Amino acid sequence: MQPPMLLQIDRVGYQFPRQKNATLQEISLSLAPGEILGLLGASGCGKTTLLRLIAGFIAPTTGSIYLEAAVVAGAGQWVPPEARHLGMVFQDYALFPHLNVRRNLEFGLGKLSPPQRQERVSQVLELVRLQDYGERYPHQLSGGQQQRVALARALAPKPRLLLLDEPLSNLDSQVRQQLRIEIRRILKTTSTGGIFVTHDQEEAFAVCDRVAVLHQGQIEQIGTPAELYQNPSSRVVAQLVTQGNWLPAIPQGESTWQTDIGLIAGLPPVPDQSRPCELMIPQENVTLEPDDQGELVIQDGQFLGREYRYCLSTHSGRELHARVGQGSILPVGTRVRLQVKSEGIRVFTVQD
Ligand SMILES: Nc1ncnc2c1ncn2[C@@H]1O[C@H](COP(=O)(O)OP(=O)(O)OP(=O)(O)O)[C@@H](O)[C@H]1O
Repeated sequence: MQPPMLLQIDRVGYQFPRQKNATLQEISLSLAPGEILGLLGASGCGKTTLLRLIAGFIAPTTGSIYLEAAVVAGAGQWVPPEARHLGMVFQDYALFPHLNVRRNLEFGLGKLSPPQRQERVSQVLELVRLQDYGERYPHQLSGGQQQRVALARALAPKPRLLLLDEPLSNLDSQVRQQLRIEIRRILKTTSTGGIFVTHDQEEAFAVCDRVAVLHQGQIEQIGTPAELYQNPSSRVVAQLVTQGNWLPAIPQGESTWQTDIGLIAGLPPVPDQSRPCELMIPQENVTLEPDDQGELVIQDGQFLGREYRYCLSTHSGRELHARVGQGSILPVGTRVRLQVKSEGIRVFTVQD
């Protein structure tokens, strides 16, 4: 028999008291045991509210929430947060400043005997690679180390599901990149399910098995990172996950479009051509050839490690970005000719 879903959310809605509109509407999703789900969306779309509903800090206005097939909220039932066996990690670490690392970790382990507690603390310290830091106090640790302690503390009581609310937002970019890999490794090695809230698409894709894109309190699309990237179902999703170039386009027959950068052929036809359309062109679809007769000029270039990102400006003054993997670096001011690969370009009507 299949194990039950770790988490099931069934048509959940939430309305803050005295607010005119619901903050969340008709949210349905499920999480398999050990799965990591991202909640991705712009500020104010309802990510934290959804996490707080799962944690049990607030109760849904409509719909139900199940953990391992048992209802914890809705349908006349209510299980308080402390009885849900979930762990939480916040943006601001929330460690006790007057307790050293070991004592911070012991905090949620009151049910264990002192030797068991010590053993569990050593295990989680090893898990987050802080074996040698047990005696330090939070102020003696870097931000990244403090967040590792917060992670260890949340994992120490062996929760079935870990809720992470923008856990990397306070860290600088290099530490963020390291820690997001660590978070995934730790959740996977302990077979702990995770819900990871972020507004950073790259972070969501790096950490999560599937990602739910939230927009104005509803799920726009839910899928694996590859599904979202290759097949965004709406303009909102495409804008959030693809970092593509958006160009107004006029149809020229079935599958060819006139744009600021010339004709682009070989695209899927759009059912309703009477509405204004835009093409979403992934940055990696644009390649540049230096050409003295070229009509576009490189305005700026950023070296991103394995690739180079060029910024150009079209005739009508729109910015266009091209990510180029290899080859010689083109200086700012170089005239170029563009080549655009049609595969992966999507057509959206402007109202989508
Ligand atoms: N206590 C509250 N009372 C009334 N409205 C609230 C309250 N808390 C949040 N909201 C509103 O609910 C909406 C969703 O907020 P929420 O914090 O869930 O968004 P979020 O996606 O997590 O945003 P962010 O990325 O900025 O943290 C917002 O419009 C917010 O203003």
